[in-house]
Amino acid sequence: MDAPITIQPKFLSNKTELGLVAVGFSGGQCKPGVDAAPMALIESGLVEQLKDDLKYDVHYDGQVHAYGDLMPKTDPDYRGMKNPKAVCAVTKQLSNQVYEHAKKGRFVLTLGGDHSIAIGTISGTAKAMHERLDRDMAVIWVDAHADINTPETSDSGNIHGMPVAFLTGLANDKPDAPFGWLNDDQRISPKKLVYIGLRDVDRGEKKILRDNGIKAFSMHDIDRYGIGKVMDMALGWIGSDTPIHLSFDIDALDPMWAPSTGTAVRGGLTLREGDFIAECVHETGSLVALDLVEVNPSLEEQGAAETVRAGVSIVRSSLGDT
Ligand SMILES: NC(=[NH2+])NCCC[C@H](N)C(=O)O
Ligand SMILES: [Mn+2]
Ligand SMILES: [Mn+2]
Repeated sequence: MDAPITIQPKFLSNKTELGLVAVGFSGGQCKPGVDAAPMALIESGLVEQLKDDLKYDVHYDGQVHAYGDLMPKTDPDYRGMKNPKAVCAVTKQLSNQVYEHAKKGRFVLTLGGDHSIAIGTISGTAKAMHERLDRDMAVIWVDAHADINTPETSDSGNIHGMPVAFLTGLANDKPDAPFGWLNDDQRISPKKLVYIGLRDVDRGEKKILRDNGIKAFSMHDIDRYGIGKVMDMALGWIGSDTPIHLSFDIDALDPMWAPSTGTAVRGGLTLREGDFIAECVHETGSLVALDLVEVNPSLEEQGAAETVRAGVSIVRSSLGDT
């Protein structure tokens, strides 16, 4: 099939340039294995599919970055956070990698890794959108979890449960704020953030969502209105003249389709609903970046291949496959 990409992107330099960043990092949580996801996704043929089926010009350095040289010798807990120095160093570096692609007008695809890496990816695209277009960027966060704990509200201390709090500035209320490298032009507004798929939100997170008027569509909303109406409402909230970064946690899908992930929660999206979300965001022409995170091929012997396949499907749908 030729030229399957029919949507003209509004905020990219053209419709085929794609920067790929593979991030083999698992320090935002405690289970090993999520660092192997980029290789599993690539080995399943993802890059060839992007080039041959979807006709992208893929810019990829051929490496899964593990950032070994950035790993601190010791990394004691800080304000209850686990591995604070490692996550801080990796996300700072990743932010630059993503920014380098985005400032050239490329779509940026980042394969994680756990969800803490979104501190790097979203700050990188937000900075590029501010610079290139003088525009604030919206984020659609598809996840069973809100990942908006501050170090103080988190029960686990895992930073993959906190990225949104740092990206919106909600966790930077203290002078000794971690991720002090984040500048205003790398942050996003809580008003431009939309969640889809929530079903396991901590008590402190619920208060943060309420107090800041953050738009969220839970599984309850999806059951009530259907995914079609939810996407209309989500995209209506963002509007048509705002670049969108889609951050997709594979645990948004029900464990039936994506069992091999660190914090699986039952009652999630079907694979078709996940693909539909990705297709709808692609159709806006406003999508500038995608993260696919939390695939952990080592957790479930049987379910790993299926989870990788689901991840590939979400990426393809976000990039114009129909
Ligand atoms: N990216 C994820 N899978 N996050 C899960 C977070 C779980 C829990 N809310 C925590 O803060 O620890
Ligand atoms: Mn999650
Ligand atoms: Mn997440």
